Amino acid sequence: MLQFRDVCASYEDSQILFDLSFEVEEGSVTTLLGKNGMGKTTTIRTLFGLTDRIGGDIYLEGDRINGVPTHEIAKRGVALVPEGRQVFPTLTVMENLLATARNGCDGLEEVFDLFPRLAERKGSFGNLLSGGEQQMLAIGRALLTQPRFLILDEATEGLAPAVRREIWGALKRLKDRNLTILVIDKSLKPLCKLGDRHHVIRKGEIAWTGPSEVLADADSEARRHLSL
Ligand SMILES: Nc1ncnc2c1ncn2[C@@H]1O[C@H](COP(=O)(O)OP(=O)(O)OP(=O)(O)O)[C@@H](O)[C@H]1O
Repeated sequence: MLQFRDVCASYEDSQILFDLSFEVEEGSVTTLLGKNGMGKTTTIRTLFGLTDRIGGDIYLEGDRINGVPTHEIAKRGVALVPEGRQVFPTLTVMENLLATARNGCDGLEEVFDLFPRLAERKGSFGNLLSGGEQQMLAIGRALLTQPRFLILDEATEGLAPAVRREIWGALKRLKDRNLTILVIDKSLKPLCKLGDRHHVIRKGEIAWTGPSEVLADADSEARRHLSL
């Protein structure tokens, strides 16, 4: 689905990604891990053309997408649930959902089935929702674009354990429907259960790549890079 090959990226004079290479296989759940400030969000921004790529290539379903504008990447079926949720505060849940929907109400029942709480609160304004409800709404909005590839940046950060479990459960159901998913998160336990392949970023480079069985081992090299 996605391939980064030796990608370098910078914010003005400051280079953040250094020859970063990794892949996301179609139908898999892949994770990007790493301590704060290591370049995970920058990697996603570079995919969407929001940070300057100064070297290397990015491929989406085999097509090189260097320089392809953000809206075109979205049109090709890549949906992002950004860090910080970014729901519209003065729109209702329903209006928030329909604001990004690709085909009107198509997929709405699926979103409500995944997150029944959103159906209960469909008339509530974005700014009156709890953090967990906002996160569900952000995921719901992304799903209504009918993506083939869903990317979540810190989707469970700051949420209560029960809400986190609900979000992990929803992602598992989406995985079972064969959606390709890339997750940035710090919750190793659920990631080991859900993820197929994991990449640890350290100072803008891939420091470790491996499967869940190895990441789950507290003595693994991956854990040393994460200092957990
Ligand atoms: N707009 C920007 N201008 C300049 N430097 C930036 C900008 N955004 C991020 N950086 C720097 O780029 C580096 C990587 O940041 P990035 O947000 O990609 O890290 P991250 O791994 O996603 O971390 P976090 O878990 O804290 O979100 C950091 O050193 C950060 O200070």
